[in-house]
Amino acid sequence: MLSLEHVQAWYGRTQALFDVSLEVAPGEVLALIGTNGAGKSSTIRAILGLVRSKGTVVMYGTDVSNWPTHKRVREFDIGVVPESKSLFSAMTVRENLLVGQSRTASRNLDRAMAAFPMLESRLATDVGALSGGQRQMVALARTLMRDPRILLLDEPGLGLAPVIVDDIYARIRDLLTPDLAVVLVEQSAARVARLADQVRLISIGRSGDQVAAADADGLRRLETIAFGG
Ligand SMILES: Nc1ncnc2c1ncn2[C@@H]1O[C@H](COP(=O)(O)OP(=O)(O)OP(=O)(O)O)[C@@H](O)[C@H]1O
Repeated sequence: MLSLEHVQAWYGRTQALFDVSLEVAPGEVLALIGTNGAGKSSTIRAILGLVRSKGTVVMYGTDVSNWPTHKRVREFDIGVVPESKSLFSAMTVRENLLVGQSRTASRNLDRAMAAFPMLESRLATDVGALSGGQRQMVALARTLMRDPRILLLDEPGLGLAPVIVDDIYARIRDLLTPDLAVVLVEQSAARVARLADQVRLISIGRSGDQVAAADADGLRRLETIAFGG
C-alpha cells in the first residue's frame, strides 16, 4: 500500500503541491489526471522524495516522509518510468536490460522477453537505433525485471503514437502482480480507462475527486472539471 496524506511540495519558494492525498493498494493501478502544470509529476517527485515537501508518505505501513530518495527506492523496490537517462544509447538492448541489475533481476530476462516479444529479436541492437516506443519498452522491461513493489509511470506514452501507447498499456496490465502498486500519470482520463482501477484528479496542486476507471460517467465528469466543457 502506498498513501499520501496532505502532501505539500515546493520548488525553491514556489509551492507546487498544496494538499495531495491518495491511496493505492498492491495489485491496483491509480491514474492521476489533470491539465499541464496541475502537479501530477510533482506528486510523483514527492513520492520519491525528490522535492522539498511536507505531509505524510507511507509505503507498506512505514512512514517514509523523512527518508532520502535512495532509501525509499531500495527499501520498497520502486520502479520509475521513464527514468531520465536510464538507457544507454551506445549499448545493446541486452546490455541495457542487464547492466547494474542484481543477479535475481538478471534471471528475469526470459520473462521480460515473454512480456515484450518484439524486443527479443532486438537484443543485439544498440538502443540508439530503436524507435521511441521500443525504447520505452526496454525501460519498462528493465524496471519490471526488478520486481518492483511500487511502480511510478509518468506519462510513459508521451510523444508516442496512440497505437504504441495502447500496446504498452496492455502489457503493463498483463504484467501487474498482486504485490505491485502502480501510480500512472496521464493527461487524459480516456487514455487510462483500460489500465487503471481508480482515477484521481489533480488540480492546481490539490487532489480532487476519485472515481473507478470503469465508471464512464465519473470519468467524463473528471475530464469536465479538469479541462472544462
Ligand atoms: N523544477 C521546477 N522548478 C520550479 N517550478 C516547477 C518545477 N517543476 C514544476 N514546477 C511547477 O510546479 C507546478 C506543477 O508542475 P508539474 O510538473 O507537477 O505539473 P504536471 O501536472 O506534471 O504537468 P504536465 O502535465 O505539464 O507535466 C507547475 O506550476 C510548474 O510550473
